[in-house]
Amino acid sequence: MSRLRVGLLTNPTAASGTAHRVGRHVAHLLRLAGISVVDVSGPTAHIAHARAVVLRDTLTALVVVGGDGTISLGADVVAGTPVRLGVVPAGSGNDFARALDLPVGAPEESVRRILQAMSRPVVAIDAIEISSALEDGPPSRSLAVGNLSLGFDALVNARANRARRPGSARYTVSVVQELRRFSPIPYWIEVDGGEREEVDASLLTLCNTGVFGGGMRLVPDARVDDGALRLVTLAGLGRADLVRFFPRVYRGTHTDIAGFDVRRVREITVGLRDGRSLRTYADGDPRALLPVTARVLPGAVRILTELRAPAGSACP
Ligand SMILES: Nc1ncnc2c1ncn2[C@@H]1O[C@H](COP(=O)(O)OP(=O)(O)OP(=O)(O)O)[C@@H](O)[C@H]1O
Repeated sequence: MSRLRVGLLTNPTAASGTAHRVGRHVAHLLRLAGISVVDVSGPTAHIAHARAVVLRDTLTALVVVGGDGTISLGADVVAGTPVRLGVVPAGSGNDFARALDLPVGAPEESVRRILQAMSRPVVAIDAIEISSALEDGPPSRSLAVGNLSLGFDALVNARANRARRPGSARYTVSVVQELRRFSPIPYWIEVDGGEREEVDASLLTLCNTGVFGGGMRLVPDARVDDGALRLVTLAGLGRADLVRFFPRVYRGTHTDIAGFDVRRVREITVGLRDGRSLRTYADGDPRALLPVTARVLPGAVRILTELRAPAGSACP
């Protein structure tokens, strides 16, 4: 019988450089289990991605060690292929891990579950494909498995990435700082090929997992395997209401706030009506400038974990 062959992609910079050590440990654990491990990590994300793509057809699975950005990098490598994606969360925020109930800070348990899932039926999750909608701009396309931030949360993400504080604290502090100068953003949106709509929103986020910012559960009932995304709009709130809104998102008690709206969508195109330039963020990293088109890729990523059952499906 041929040995299973796994590509290992560690982001040495994740969680302020501590993921490097976790990656070495994971390689050791996989080899102990009789797996042939080929390290595709590199000095930059671009090089690691290219190495993984070159070897992709020879792999049974790609295991990524890092945070949300590294997971989306790995997802981009395997999307639409039979290669399965294993995740060892070793980032700062680990929102994807929170959303899928993956063990955090426990590489032995992560590897144990990955190996277990390899002998179980395929589990596939949806992904978000993001592309620039600028007609005369350079083509840009990227993939995310978490969420696409299109406004306030993108500004917060940019600020948090510049901050030195660790973990979710830097996101919370960035929310407060960004709120000081924030006013609602005038968007146009086209949803699933429909008419163009005008929306002035304090928050516009396209969610697959619905978890971001180090544990905010923006869409508590989001599913990653339902072939659809959730478009969250928050409109009509003043600055003081917004200050109260974000702590409630951590507690998950925000969904009944007037002005909070969640729509099930497959594809959106979003732009700004005031001509300013705004960079979107997905899975913690900068993506295309608005306007962008984002669509669901149903079941694009075969993930090495079990998913919780849909609400209401439990046996009585
Ligand atoms: N050598 C590298 N290999 C892979 N990714 C790299 C590398 N160097 C820099 N990066 C970049 O680091 C970014 C951030 O890493 P990642 O999201 O995994 O960690 P984090 O920011 O600590 O965690 P989280 O997103 O969960 O808060 C990645 O999206 C990737 O673009």
